Amino acid sequence: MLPVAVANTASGPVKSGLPPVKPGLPLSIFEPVPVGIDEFGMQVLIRLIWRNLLIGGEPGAGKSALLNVLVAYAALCLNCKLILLDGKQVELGQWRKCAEAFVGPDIAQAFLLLTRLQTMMDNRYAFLLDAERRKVVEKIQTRSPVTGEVIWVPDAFLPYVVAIDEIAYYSATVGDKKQRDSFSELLRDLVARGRAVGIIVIAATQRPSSDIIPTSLRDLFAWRFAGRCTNDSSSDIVLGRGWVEKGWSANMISPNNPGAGLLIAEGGSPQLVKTAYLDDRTCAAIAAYAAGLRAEHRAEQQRNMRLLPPAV
Ligand SMILES: Nc1ncnc2c1ncn2[C@@H]1O[C@H](COP(=O)(O)OP(=O)(O)OP(=O)(O)O)[C@@H](O)[C@H]1O
Repeated sequence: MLPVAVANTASGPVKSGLPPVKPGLPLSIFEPVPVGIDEFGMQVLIRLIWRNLLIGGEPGAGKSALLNVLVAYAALCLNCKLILLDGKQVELGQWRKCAEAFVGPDIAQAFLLLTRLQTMMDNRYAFLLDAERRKVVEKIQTRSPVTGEVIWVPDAFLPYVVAIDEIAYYSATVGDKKQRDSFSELLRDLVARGRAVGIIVIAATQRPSSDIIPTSLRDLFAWRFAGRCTNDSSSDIVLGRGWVEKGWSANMISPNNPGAGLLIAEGGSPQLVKTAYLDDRTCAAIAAYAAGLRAEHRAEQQRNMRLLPPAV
C-alpha cells in the first residue's frame, strides 16, 4: 500500500495510514479522492463530499488536468451523478456519456441547468426537513419491510458533482451582463447551500478575481488549488489573502512543472502537490468503461423496480 499524506482537510485531517481507496470498483464519492502526491512522494487525498473546490492558475498550469482526474473518479462512482459545464467543450467533453447533463458554450443552457439544480436543491432541503435530517449521507438505517430487520440502504438521493471548466466563460465572457450576473448568483447559491444536500461544485478559472467571480462566491470554496500563478497577487486571490506574506505563493512554481500547485482547505495551510495526470487516451478509456458501468447499473435498478410489489 502507498503511504498516505496527512492532507489538510476542512473536516479534520485525512489521517496518515488511511487506505487510499477501497479496492475494486465502483468507487464511492463519500471516500477521500486521490489527487496526486506531495513533495515527499506521499499520496494526497481530498474529501469532496460536503465540500466545493476552486482550481485556479495561469494558462497551462494544469487546471483542466486536475478537473479531469476528479471527474474520472466521480464517473467511476455509481453513488453520484455528474453535471458538466465546459465553454471549450473539449476539456470535459470525453465524459459527456457518463453525465446527466453536458453544457458547452451556451449561457442560456448553463443558466437553465443551474436553475434546475437550484430547484432540486430546494426540494432536497424540504425532504431533509421533513425527515428531521441535516444532510445527505451514504447510507441510512431502516427496517426491512419484508423481515422487519434493521438494514442499511443508500440514501434517498445521490450527490451531484458539478464540474465547470472556466467559470469566466459563463460569468464574464458570453451573453449579456444580466445573463452573466444571473449565472454567478445561481452558482453562488449552489456553492453556499448545496453542500449538505450533496451538491459538490468543482470549478476552474485562470484568475478568480472579482470581475470574474464575486469575492462572496470565491470565499465559499472550502478547497482551493492554485497551480502556477503569474504573480503573487493572483496566488493570494486563489488561496486567500495573506498567504504570500507567510511565504506561500504559487508564483514560485516553475512554468515547466504543470500540475504542481498549492492545495489548501478551509482552516488549513497550503501544501505543495503534484497532481495526477490522465492523458486523452486514458480519459477516453475510463470514460467508456464508466459509461458502460453506469448503463448496466441503471438497467439493474430498472429491473429491481419491476420486481417491487405494486404500491397500494
Ligand atoms: N499533473 C500533470 N503532470 C504532467 N503534465 C501535466 C499535468 N497537468 C498538466 N500537464 C500538462 O500541461 C498541459 C496543460 O494542462 P491543462 O490543459 O490542464 O492546463 P490549464 O491550466 O487547464 O490551461 P488553460 O487555462 O489554458 O485551459 C497538459 O496538456 C499537459 O501536457
